[in-house]
Amino acid sequence: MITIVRLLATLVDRPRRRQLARVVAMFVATGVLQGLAFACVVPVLDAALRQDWDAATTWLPVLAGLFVAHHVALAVGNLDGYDLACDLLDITLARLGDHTVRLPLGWYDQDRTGQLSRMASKGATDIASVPGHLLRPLIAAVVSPITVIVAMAFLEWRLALALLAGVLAVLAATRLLSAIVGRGEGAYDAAMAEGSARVVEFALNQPALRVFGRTVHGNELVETALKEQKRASRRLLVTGFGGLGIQLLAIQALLTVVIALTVQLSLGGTLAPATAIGLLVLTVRFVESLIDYGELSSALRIAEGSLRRVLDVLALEPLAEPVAPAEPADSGIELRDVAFSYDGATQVLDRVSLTAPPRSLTAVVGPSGSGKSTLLRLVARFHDVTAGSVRLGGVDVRDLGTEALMRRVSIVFQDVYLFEGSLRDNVIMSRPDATDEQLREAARLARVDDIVARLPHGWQTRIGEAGSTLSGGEKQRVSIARALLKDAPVVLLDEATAALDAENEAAVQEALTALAADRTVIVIAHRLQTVVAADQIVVLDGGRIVERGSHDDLLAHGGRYLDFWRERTQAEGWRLLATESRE
Ligand SMILES: Nc1ncnc2c1ncn2[C@@H]1O[C@H](COP(=O)(O)OP(=O)(O)OP(=O)(O)O)[C@@H](O)[C@H]1O
Repeated sequence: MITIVRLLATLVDRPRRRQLARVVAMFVATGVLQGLAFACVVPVLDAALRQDWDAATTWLPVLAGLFVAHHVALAVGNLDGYDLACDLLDITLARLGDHTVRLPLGWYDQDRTGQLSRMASKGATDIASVPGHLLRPLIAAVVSPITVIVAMAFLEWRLALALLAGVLAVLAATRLLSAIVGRGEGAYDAAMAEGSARVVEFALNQPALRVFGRTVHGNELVETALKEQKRASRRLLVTGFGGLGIQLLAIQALLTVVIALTVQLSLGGTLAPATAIGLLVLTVRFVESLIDYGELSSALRIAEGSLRRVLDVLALEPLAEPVAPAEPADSGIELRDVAFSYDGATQVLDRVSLTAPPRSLTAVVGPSGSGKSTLLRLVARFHDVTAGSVRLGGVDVRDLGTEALMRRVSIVFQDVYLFEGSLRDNVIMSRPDATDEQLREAARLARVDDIVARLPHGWQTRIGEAGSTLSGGEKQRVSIARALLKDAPVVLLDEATAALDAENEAAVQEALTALAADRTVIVIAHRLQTVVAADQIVVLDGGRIVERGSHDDLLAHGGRYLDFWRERTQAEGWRLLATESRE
């Protein structure tokens, strides 16, 4: 409990930290007052059973005072706690939002998106539940028994000692069980995350799974993940119930020992029967608090897990921003002895040096996994290089600042993301202040005007989740229109590998030619037209540049590029034949 309060304090600002301290103090006061009220029951009962009305009337106002003070402290603490809980919901979301926008873009992948959405929904609610629902009963469950023990020490020290030994044993058992059940909760959480990721993946990849007749295989993955989820939840239930059972058993044993001791003291004449009854009532209330503690500790562990996951994300190092961003001289790109590794062990790029002069077209080719996409991602600073530097207009991208870099770079990758919204919204997002004329011009150059003409409501047509109403080539054209409208001097482009129909192919080619004009373009090239038109071609293999030069030079050289060229011409020849035979 102390741990979660300490962790919460690191999540919030100074005024909220003070509010948290106030809430904890109020709940501690509530627990003490409750414990004292319980303890007062002993002399009241004792006096009542002995029919000593003078003594009873002395104690009754004390009991009433404690009762009122307890409820006032409870109301103040609860109000402050709820207020803090509402703020915590906002604070968790705001801090996650503020921090994740500063994390390297390379940090994001499908699993991260799933984790983030769980943190923002269930995680934030778990965290808010701590001051909202959990702290009060948990603090009461610890503080009021301690108060009872102290009070009882004045009344009957042997019983106080027995209760103290019992409470220490129950707390030790709870700690031990927390560790065991906590492991089960970790496994359950991982299984839940895996299950959700597989279901999302299965839904998103339906078209591919169906085309390749792999829906059964896809189902297997989902089913295995869901089965594991079920197994983990059953294991958690068994350990959870088992743990709670052991705790309850320990508490019952404590109750039995105290009852036996009280009866023995009473029979031995050390304890008046009236006091003995009072002490037993007190013990029962005491035990109830311990049961509450056992039941709530599981919810506390879950909240602590959620809080730790949020704090882990907040502890991730954001991209360092320069204090005084430098101004690039032009739109030339240079990689100087760049080395990069995703995991710190495997070198993905190794001493890559490359100069792309302003307004030139550089085509990057190479086998799958050779590091082409990584190279492009480093230029856009999705990650920082491990060694060497990436420069734009002579300035290291780390000295340029993310916003300034993003203003100068357009990215057209294969997996075009289209938002739920109108076609217009999807194009204009790259430059919200663009005029209608600029929008129409970008659309004309990217051949998006053809799409506008085809759609029932033109620009206002909603294009559905992830652009489901557009074809692959059309989505690429929308993405190119975005880049044209943004009008950034540098374009990073990953050409679509998927074969397009003849009409789309021509339209995409036209759009790309418009985009490349007057801009510095680095393109992962898959089309023959692109490599032929390139000012320089760079061949990557195993993270190193193995060949570079113009198309003619490289063909004459007869190395890797020649292999690439032969492969592509065969593939395109095959596509041409296939197109002809259909006609
Ligand atoms: N986010 C990542 N985390 C860890 N390793 C990665 C990540 N992305 C790529 N890699 C690894 O880095 C290497 C280079 O990958 P990259 O995607 O840059 O190659 P590529 O040439 O673009 O491949 P392809 O043509 O298949 O897209 C591969 O071994 C890949 O497995």
